[in-house]
Amino acid sequence: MATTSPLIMRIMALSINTAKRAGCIIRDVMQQGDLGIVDKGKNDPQTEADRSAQRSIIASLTKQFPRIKIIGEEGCSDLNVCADWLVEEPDQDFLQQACPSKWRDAEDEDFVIWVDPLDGTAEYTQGFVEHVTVLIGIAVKDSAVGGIIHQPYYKQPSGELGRTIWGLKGLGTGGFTSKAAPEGQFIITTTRSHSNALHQQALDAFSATEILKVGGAGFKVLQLLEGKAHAYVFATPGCKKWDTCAPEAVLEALGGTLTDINGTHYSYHADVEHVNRTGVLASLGQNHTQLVEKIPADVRQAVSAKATKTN
Ligand SMILES: Nc1ncnc2c1ncn2[C@@H]1O[C@H](COP(=O)(O)O)[C@@H](O)[C@H]1OP(=O)(O)O
Ligand SMILES: [Mg+2]
Ligand SMILES: [Mg+2]
Ligand SMILES: [Mg+2]
Repeated sequence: MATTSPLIMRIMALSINTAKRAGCIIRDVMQQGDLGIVDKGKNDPQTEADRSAQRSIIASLTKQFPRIKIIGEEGCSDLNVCADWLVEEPDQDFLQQACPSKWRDAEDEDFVIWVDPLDGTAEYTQGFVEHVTVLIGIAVKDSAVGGIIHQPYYKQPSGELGRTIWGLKGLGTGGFTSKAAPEGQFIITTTRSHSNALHQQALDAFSATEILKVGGAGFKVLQLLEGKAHAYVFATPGCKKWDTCAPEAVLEALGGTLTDINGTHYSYHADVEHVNRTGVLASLGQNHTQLVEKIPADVRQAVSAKATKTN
């Protein structure tokens, strides 16, 4: 690997290829047919694909960046992986990009890498595979700065499966074509598997013209990036830092905003509580503050009060 590129560029470039490799593992497990489902909690499944994809990602990133803190959804992983799962080549196209000056001097101890090896696990087990993404988020000093969103089941025009989207604040995004959401409508994208009465009250407050219920934080942010929705609303705890770090960075690299339902950005330092207690509100091309204000204050207070520490 070219050691001349700034550290953040090398992390992003290797993360792009590790996310792709994880996508292959996710497809392989599905094809082999035994998902090895374990229930981690209510509506919280884990499969062999989550476990194996995480091992591949964390082993690959740890080998190249042994001093960087990496936090994965599936806990401590066995890093003894077969050579086939170990990704050593960075994405060369990404390395050709110029590093934004703001991140050029960031060092090992400034980074936390948040890994969601398979976002949308419930949907994966139910056959809604197009909702599945691999998320690798790169935080610098507390903030979500870079992200990779890989879709293992995206069908390219060539017929090839898989698409990898990246975003780095100050540089921009790659891997897809952004589109503005339709004018004269207000389309919300939201959960299909983790709703409750309070969340429904928040949704109702928007008087949306359409509500899309899909799985995964990564897939919902993709719907914003591709102009299929105007806002992503999730007014309940449940999402974690590995769900939002990469999507937040990609969305904000394109000029959008991802916060909690009070309009406050989450922190992504190594010791932060994993659960995003006060939900998610994300938008692109909207007045984000006005969207926050649409959610009744009593609903926002109730969500905040209900949230319990579940790290
Ligand atoms: N109550 C919850 N328990 C566990 N994970 C949750 C919960 N709510 C949300 N998530 C995580 O956030 C993602 C987005 O949520 P939703 O699809 O409901 O909007 C889910 O796919 C899941 O990530 P994962 O699939 O990686 O476990
Ligand atoms: Mg999970
Ligand atoms: Mg997730
Ligand atoms: Mg996951």
